[in-house]
Amino acid sequence: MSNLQAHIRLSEVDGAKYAILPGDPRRIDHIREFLTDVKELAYNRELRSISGYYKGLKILAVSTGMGGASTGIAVEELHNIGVETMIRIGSCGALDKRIGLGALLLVNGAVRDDGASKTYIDSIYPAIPDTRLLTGTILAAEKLSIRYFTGMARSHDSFYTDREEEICEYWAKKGVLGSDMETAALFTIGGLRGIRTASILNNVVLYGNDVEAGIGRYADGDELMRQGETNEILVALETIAMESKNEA
Ligand SMILES: O=P(O)(O)O[C@H]1O[C@H](CO)[C@@H](O)[C@H]1O
Ligand SMILES: O=c1cc[nH]c(=O)[nH]1
Repeated sequence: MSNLQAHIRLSEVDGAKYAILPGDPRRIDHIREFLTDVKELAYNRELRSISGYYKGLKILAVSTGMGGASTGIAVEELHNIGVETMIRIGSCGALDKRIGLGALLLVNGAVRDDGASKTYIDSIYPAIPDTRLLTGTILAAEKLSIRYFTGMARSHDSFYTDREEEICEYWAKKGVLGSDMETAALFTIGGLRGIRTASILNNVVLYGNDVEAGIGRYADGDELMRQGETNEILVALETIAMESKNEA
């Protein structure tokens, strides 16, 4: 019996166990440059998928769309078809002045300021990555000589309320390094379902700068942000390659 999934429109993809998860479906075109034998698999709503090989290892790339709700659906359905390891490669806005444009944040925990993760379980449950996979991202970044920060992210649902500046300042003061919308749901669902997760974020907004302007520049192809995107893809792929060797 086929276990074709309702939203991602995939069933077991030849035993692929590893997936990298951008938010934006367009980022799939960038990821495919680093894979061989690429196959376009499905494109339903914001959920676009390809498979390909990196260093001989089969990998899926599946876009999650924006926010915890959409990400939760993608993560659950990928888990249903046997994917055990998922690395988000997203963009974020910095909450710390040290973090430049295109710099990477390897997330070691997320503030659960989203709705989806709270629907699963009370917010005292921690949103944390798999320890070994996070360590893998650090080792991969070092191996590739890519500069990175490790620290917390805050995942949110709102963009245009009247309180965004105040909220960002609050979390910046608590030591959170960046804002995104999906990491908390990924980590929470991963923890509950036994999926190994990590999140790598490419900074597209300097702390204190206009968020919409930064995101607009990213969409227009800003060079530093594009380099950050290349770097996060390479770190994710290399992490998976190293991880599969450890498992062998
Ligand atoms: O670039 P992606 O991965 O979509 O991530 C970030 O960008 C979107 C907002 O611009 C949100 O999805 C946020 O988490
Ligand atoms: O504040 C921000 C900036 C970029 N991306 C986000 O999700 N949030």
